[in-house]
Amino acid sequence: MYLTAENLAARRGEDLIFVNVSFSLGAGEALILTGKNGSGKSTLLRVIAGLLRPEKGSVTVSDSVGVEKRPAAEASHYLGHRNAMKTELTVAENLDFWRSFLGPGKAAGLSTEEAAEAVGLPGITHLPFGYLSAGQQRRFAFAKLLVAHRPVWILDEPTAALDASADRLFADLIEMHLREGGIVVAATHQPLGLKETRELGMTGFTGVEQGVWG
Ligand SMILES: Nc1ncnc2c1ncn2[C@@H]1O[C@H](COP(=O)(O)OP(=O)(O)OP(=O)(O)O)[C@@H](O)[C@H]1O
Repeated sequence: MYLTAENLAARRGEDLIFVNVSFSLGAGEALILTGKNGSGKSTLLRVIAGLLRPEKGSVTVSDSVGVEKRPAAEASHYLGHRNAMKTELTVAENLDFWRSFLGPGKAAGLSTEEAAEAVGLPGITHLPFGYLSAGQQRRFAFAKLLVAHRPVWILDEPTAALDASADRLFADLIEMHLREGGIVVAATHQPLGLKETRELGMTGFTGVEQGVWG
């Protein structure tokens, strides 16, 4: 599996936030986006996830180099700043929704209880999502990635609102995904503690003005 971005450019409002962003990641590789607030990390992740149309360029996945390419969004999980869970539904109902929305016909993911155990919160999936603490909610938002298998994980500040043990747990789950041939693109201010990663420093639209990207 390859994730390939070619000459991506994206605009927010009037401004070009980045231009000429290209990279290629193979199975087991992780790319970490760094840069100050507003430098375009979330914008790039949303473009990769298919949630924002690029101004230019493309981002695709393929099984090997030169074979048929598909939009990256079809092979991707996206964990954004928000948890994307309905507060009035139970954790199990939320995860069932995501399993059927993201997973039909693809390789199976974990059961709801297995996923809850993997994020360190067994036995409480019958509770409404809105009853949980901020950290518990974030852990279950991460569990969405486990109930349906998708090879590309796009993570925007995945460890926001987490304690140190959850930081370690998320890093372990990400490492496991990479060992199994997955691909990760993540924006983070806190180091995720991953062993081998590549880094892309975002500069925001001043970078475009100054020709850093071009
Ligand atoms: N919906 C929008 N409309 C107009 N401008 C936007 C919109 N969303 C973001 N921007 C602008 O785009 C730029 C990049 O924002 P982005 O959220 O990608 O940055 P970031 O690097 O992820 O920041 P942070 O570290 O604060 O999460 C910022 O200048 C921001 O103000």
